[in-house]
Parts: sequence; C-alpha cells; structure tokens
Amino acid sequence: MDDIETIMRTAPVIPVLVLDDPESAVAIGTALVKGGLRVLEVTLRTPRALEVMTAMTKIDGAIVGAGTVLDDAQLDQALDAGARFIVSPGLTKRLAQAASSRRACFLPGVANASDIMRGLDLGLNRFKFFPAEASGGLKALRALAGPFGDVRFCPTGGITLETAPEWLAEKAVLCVGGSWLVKPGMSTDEIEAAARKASELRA
Ligand SMILES: O=C(O)C(=O)C[C@H](O)[C@H](O)COP(=O)(O)O
Repeated sequence: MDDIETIMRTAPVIPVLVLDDPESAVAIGTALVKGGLRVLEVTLRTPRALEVMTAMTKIDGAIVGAGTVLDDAQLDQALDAGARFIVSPGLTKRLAQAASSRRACFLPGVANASDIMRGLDLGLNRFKFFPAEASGGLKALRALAGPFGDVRFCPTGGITLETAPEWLAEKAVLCVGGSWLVKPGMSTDEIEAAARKASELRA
C-alpha cells in the first residue's frame, strides 16, 4: 500500500494538473513521467477530471492522485477512479476521517498553526502548505517548522522553477507542488523538458 511520505519523497515536484481531455492528458502525463516526475496531481476542477485520472493511471510509472478534493463524495469518486493519493486545499475533520476510514493516502492543505494542530489531533503530520506564497511564503513556513518539528510539508501555490530550490532546501519540505509544468499551449516536448528541469532540482 502507498503511504503519503513515500509519495512525497518520490520526486521533488508534484505537477498540479488542470486537464479535461483524457487523450491529451495521457500524452501530457507520459511526457511528465519521461521527464522524471512520476507523481501527478489531477485536480477535480474540470468536468472530465475523473475520466482523465482513470486514463492517466495506465501510464507506466505514474503515481496518479486527485487534487481539489473538497468532501467525502469527491473522495470516494476519486478513489473509485483510481487515485492513489488524495490532496485537499484545506483540512476538515469530516474529510480527514473519511480518508482514514478508506485507508487513503491523504495530503490535506494547511496554512497556519491551528490548521496543523487540527491535523495532528486527527493523526496527520504530512501536509500541503497552501497557498504557500500567499500565506507568508518561506518566512511563514520556517516559523511554523519551529513548534512543529516533526511535521513535513509540500508547499504549493505561487511556486516556480526559480523559487522551488529555496523551498526544497528546507528540512521541513519534502517536495513542492506547482502548475508551471503544464500550461495551455505547451507541446509534449516542452512539458518533458520542464519536468526534467524540475526533477533535477534536488539531488
Ligand atoms: O486545486 C487545488 O486543490 C489547489 O490546491 C490549487 C493548486 O494547488 C494551485 O493552484 C497550484 O498553484 P500554482 O502552482 O500557483 O498554480
């Protein structure tokens, strides 16, 4: 069975994907995996996101999860569609308990000390730090890492290829998330090249 720590340590960057066409999604996912990024977060932000996810689970080497999971109905849909991990922009007790009862790998979003304490109460200590830049950036992350020394994060939101290295240099950071790897109009060659650069960010 997967665990969220292993998934977070698989690659330095988790591409956050907003895709609506299963066919092109497979080509995009294949390019990302070829470039070295195996962990793919498919956001449930588009009408066909679940179909996209199911199609992408068939890509050799890909570890496909669902992002933007807001409630337990979406959690079940994502797991049924083949998601190996579940990312949420925030943390509710209800969603955390549903994830735990389904034995899902769960990465909920936190933005402050109270969010983290709510997660710890629920037995969680691996979080998405979201929205990373808007919530105070590296300064905020370093401040939170003080009292919560055992907590580890995947900062996401406003991070770029240029800023990712300074986040990844933090002990509390296992990986970062970002949407910069796949933007409308990019070719699969460009996506693969962007993935390669991102995959080489941390030795
Ligand atoms: O959809 C979700 O559940 C989210 O949490 C939002 C995404 O993680 C960010 O939109 C990615 O941030 P950017 O790299 O700044 O585009």
